Amino acid sequence: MSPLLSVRGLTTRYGDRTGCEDVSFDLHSGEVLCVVGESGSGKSTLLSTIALRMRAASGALAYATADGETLDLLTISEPRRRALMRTEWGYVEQNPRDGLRMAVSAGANIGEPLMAVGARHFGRIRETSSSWMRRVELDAGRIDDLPASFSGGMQQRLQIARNLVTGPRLVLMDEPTAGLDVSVQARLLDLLRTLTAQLHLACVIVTHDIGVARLLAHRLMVMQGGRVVEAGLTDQVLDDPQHPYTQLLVSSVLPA
Ligand SMILES: Nc1ncnc2c1ncn2[C@@H]1O[C@H](COP(=O)(O)OP(=O)(O)OP(=O)(O)O)[C@@H](O)[C@H]1O
Repeated sequence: MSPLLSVRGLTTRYGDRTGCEDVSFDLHSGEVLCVVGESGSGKSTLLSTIALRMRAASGALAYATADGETLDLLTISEPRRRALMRTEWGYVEQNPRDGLRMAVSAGANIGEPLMAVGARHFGRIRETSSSWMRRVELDAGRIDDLPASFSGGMQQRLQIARNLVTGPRLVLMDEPTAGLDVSVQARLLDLLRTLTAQLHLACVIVTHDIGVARLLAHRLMVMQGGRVVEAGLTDQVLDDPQHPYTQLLVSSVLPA
């Protein structure tokens, strides 16, 4: 089976500083990959480069579309990039305020992406918004409330619904549970695990939290200093880490 996303030798710089260096991996449909590492290891730079928010200095990035076309992402036009983001890709920001439109209601936040791909029937859009609110365990009775009246965990659920309502095939997430209380985090992780499995989503999730990776990821990629130092199946990497840096990461959070 050919990969959905293929990353080869991806390198991104900030002037003469390295953001990420020579990163390669394949991501298949339905696969959840967590990128872990300490602050400054290059996780966010990698995610931003894949999302085409930052320009790669070198490397290759290919995506297999739902129509069976292979896109060279580093050379696609801006309209094509925007169309891809609207239809086949999602991006969940660490801070839900960056991924939501705070000036419109919860229902509109979920309905807008549907309208952007051509939905016009107001009643059906509202119905879909309600059903997505329930699906992410929000009270659909609050469909007309503004996001600011929701808690941080609820806003993150809303952002997830806004991203998933159009049925993307690939979702990129930047620390989706960071900054939330531990109990809220646990429920959100549970929800993400259920949704990624039910929707057969391919995800790249950036996290500094090995616990998040253990719960969500099929595969792990460990970064240090902009480079991938270890990669493999989650259980394999966490139960038998080979690289000293991974050993340090694992031993600092898991009892020996
Ligand atoms: N805007 C920037 N200008 C210059 N250097 C940057 C910039 N953003 C990141 N870097 C550098 O790039 C490297 C990778 O940073 P990056 O933010 O991708 O790491 P990270 O693992 O995502 O960290 P964090 O979890 O803190 O976001 C670091 O050395 C960082 O100092």
